Amino acid sequence: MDRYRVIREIGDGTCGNVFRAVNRATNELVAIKRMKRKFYHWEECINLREVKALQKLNHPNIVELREVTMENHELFFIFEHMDCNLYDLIRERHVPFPEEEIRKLMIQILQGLVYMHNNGYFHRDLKPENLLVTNGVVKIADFGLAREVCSSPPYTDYVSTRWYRAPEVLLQASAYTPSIDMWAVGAILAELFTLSPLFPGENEIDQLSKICTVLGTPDHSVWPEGMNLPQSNRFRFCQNQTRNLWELIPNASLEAIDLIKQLCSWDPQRRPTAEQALHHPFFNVGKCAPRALHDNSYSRMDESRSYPRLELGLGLGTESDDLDLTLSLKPSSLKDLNKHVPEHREEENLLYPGFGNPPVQPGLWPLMSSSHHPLGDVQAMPSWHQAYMADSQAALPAVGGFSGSPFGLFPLQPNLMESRSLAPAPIRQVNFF
Ligand SMILES: Nc1ncnc2c1ncn2[C@@H]1O[C@H](COP(=O)(O)OP(=O)(O)OP(=O)(O)O)[C@@H](O)[C@H]1O
Repeated sequence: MDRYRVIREIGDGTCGNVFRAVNRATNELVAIKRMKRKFYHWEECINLREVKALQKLNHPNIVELREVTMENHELFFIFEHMDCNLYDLIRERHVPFPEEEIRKLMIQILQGLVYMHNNGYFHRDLKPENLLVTNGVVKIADFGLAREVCSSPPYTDYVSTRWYRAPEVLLQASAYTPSIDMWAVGAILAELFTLSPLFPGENEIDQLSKICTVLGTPDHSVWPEGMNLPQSNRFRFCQNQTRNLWELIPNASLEAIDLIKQLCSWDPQRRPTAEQALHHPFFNVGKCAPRALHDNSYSRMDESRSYPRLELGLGLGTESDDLDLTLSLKPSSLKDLNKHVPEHREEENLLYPGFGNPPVQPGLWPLMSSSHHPLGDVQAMPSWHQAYMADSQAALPAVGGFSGSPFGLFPLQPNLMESRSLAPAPIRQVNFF
C-alpha cells in the first residue's frame, strides 16, 4: 500500500472504511476500501461477493474496481475515486432537484442496473449512499451484498438497508428476484423529489406500516403471493387507504408519479424491470416522441382522484383597464392536465452517450391503474422471465440470443461496454504471510 498516499477517510460503512488516496506514481485520485474483518487465506478474498461481482461488471454506471490487495491480513480494494454520494447531494440540497436533473440521474442508475441484471447479478442494497456521483455521472457502488441471479434460494442473510427494503424481503420471502432493486429505485426516485425518504421505518414492523400508509393495505388482488409469506400471517397489516402519491410528491410530474407507483408495487412481479423502466414515458417528458401516458389508457384511470389542473383565471379589476390574468395549478382530473401538457418541446438528449441503440417505444409501456391491475388488454408483467421475453421481443431489435434465462440476453448497450476494457480488475496478492 506504499504506492498510495492516504489523504483522509471518506466513508465508514458496515464492512469497511473508505479513504481518499493518491497513487504516488500517477498522481491519480483513488478510493481505498479497507475491509474491517481480517483475512487469512487469499481464497477467502477472491471469493468475496464484492470481488466476484465487480470483476465481472464493467460499465460506465458501475464503480470500477482497479485492484485488490492483501497486506498483513488486511484486505484493500482500490476503486476509481468519486466525488460524493447521492445521500450527500440530497442532504446538502435546500431546494428540490429540477425534474430534468432527476431524470438524468435515474437514467444512469437504470442503465447500470440493466447491465448488472442482464449479466446475472442483483445488488440487494441500493440506497443513496451507494450511488456515487462525480460531475453528474452516477455509478453504483458497494457490491458487498450482490448476488448472482442464478444462485439458489433460500436467501436468508441480511439484505438491504431498511428504508429501501422491498416488502417481500421484510416479510421474509425465501426467494426473491432483481425486482428488489427496482423497489429501491422507486423509493430513491421519490426521495430525489422530496429530499426525504418515502418509507422511513424505524424498525422492520414500522417499515411495513410506513409502506402501508403510502401504498394502502395489500390484499390478494394486489399481491396474491405476498399474503402467504411467512411473516404475513404474524404481521397485522394496518388498514390504510392508498395515498395519492401526488399529494406526497407535489413537485413530481404525472409521469414520475406513475413510475414511482409501478416501481413500488407490492407485488414484485408487477414492478417493471430496469429495462422496462427506461422505456417509461417519464424519460420522454420534454421529448417530441408520442407518449403512452397521452393515449386513452389514461382516460381509463380513476378520474375522480385529484391531480393538478392548469387553470387560466380572468379577473376584472375595478378600473376598466385593470385586467388580471393568472395561470394557476390546481387539483383536477388527469384528463384535464393531459390536454395542457406540451407535446412538442425542444428535445434534449437525456441518455448517456451511446444509450440510444434500442428504440424507445413508449406505446409498449404497460400502464397500471391505481390498484395496480393492468389496464385494458396490456398484460402486467406475469413473471420476470415472461416480462423479459415480452419486453425484449417487442421493444428491442435482436441484439443477441436467449440463454433460456431472463438474464441471458446479451447486454443492452454493447457500445457502452466496448468503450471500456473488458479485462477484469487485476487481483494482486502481496506476500506478507
Ligand atoms: N469509489 C469511491 N469513491 C468515493 N467514495 C466512496 C467510494 N466507494 C465508497 N465511497 C464512500 O464510502 C462509503 C462507504 O462505502 P461502501 O458502501 O462501499 O462501504 P460498506 O462498508 O460496504 O458500507 P455499507 O454500510 O453501506 O455496507 C460510501 O457511502 C461512499 O460515501
